[in-house]
Amino acid sequence: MVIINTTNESVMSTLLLRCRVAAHCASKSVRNFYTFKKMTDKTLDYTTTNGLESKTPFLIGVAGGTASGKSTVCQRIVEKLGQQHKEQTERRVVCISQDSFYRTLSPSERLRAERGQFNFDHPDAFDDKKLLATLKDILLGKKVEVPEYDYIANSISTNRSHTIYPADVVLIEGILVFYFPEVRDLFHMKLFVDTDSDTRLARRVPRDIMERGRDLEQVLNQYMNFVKPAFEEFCLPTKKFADVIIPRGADNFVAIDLIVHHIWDIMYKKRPAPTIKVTNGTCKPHSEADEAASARRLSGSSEDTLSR
Ligand SMILES: Nc1ncnc2c1ncn2[C@@H]1O[C@H](COP(=O)(O)OP(=O)(O)O)[C@@H](O)[C@H]1O
Ligand SMILES: O=c1ccn([C@@H]2O[C@H](COP(=O)(O)O)[C@@H](O)[C@H]2O)c(=O)[nH]1
Repeated sequence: MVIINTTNESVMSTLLLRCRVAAHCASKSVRNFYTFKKMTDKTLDYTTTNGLESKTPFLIGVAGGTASGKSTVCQRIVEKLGQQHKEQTERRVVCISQDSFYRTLSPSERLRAERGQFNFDHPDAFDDKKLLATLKDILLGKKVEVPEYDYIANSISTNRSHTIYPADVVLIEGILVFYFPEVRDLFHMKLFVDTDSDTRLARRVPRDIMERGRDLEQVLNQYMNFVKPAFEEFCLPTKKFADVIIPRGADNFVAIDLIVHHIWDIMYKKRPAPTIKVTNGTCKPHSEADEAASARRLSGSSEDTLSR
């Protein structure tokens, strides 16, 4: 099942069209409809010659609970667009984690974090101003430096960072990427990875023990005291802002294919990419369609959902 929210009409109409075409192809036994055309060096020249108005990247927010598969979904999208083996400087699709925007903790908060008593799932744990400024720079086509997050030290790494070069598509994933209104309004497309909480906990426990240096008791305490209540209070209510909800995360091949096709259309169709004008430090959608979508978003008409 793919759940499509009616918030963003351009996303919705493309996806609905694809659903119809896919159904038609299936009924006619047409094969390989979803065989995705990988980017080639020839098509890589395209943006320089297709008359795009600007190099404003297409910004995609990917939200969802902890261990829902946000990073894995982003990874699949990058792979399907044939970008995973490209040099950083050559990549046309790049991913950033919201974890790189955790704020610096005070000494007492640091002590609490070491004991598993700091709430990393609360919006206050993030430096949303820095996240906003970075995304605005990305939309202006600037090169930005994004630090790596060190989950063992519970802080941003001081010596490891990634240079994000101007790209066509930028994915930013994190538990609260739709929480901050100014950040949320910058996204051209919003995805919510909707994986059930038992599955998420079953994934988080081994991941935190094996990759994030925690013990079982600490992981379960943190989950019960902070992660689960904060998910319900801050993350889950942002699902209504999503244009596309992806049940089962990376296992949902159909949803990922539809999204990849949509991104592919954005990147290669001969029409201007959605552009963002930055005036007085505020980013505004450029096209009339985007403005209309934005107005609908602000008027809160995002509750209707279609499903199949
Ligand atoms: N569809 C899936 N099936 C099995 N394991 C998965 C799946 N998606 C993610 N995982 C595993 O679950 C853990 C969390 O996934 P990840 O993509 O990092 O989630 P998030 O970014 O939402 O925290 C990782 O260990 C990942 O390998
Ligand atoms: O120092 C930290 C920082 C974050 N966390 C936990 O990480 C998840 C968010 O990352 P996901 O990849 O989306 O799971 C969040 O639930 C925090 O609890 C942490 O444990 N320690």
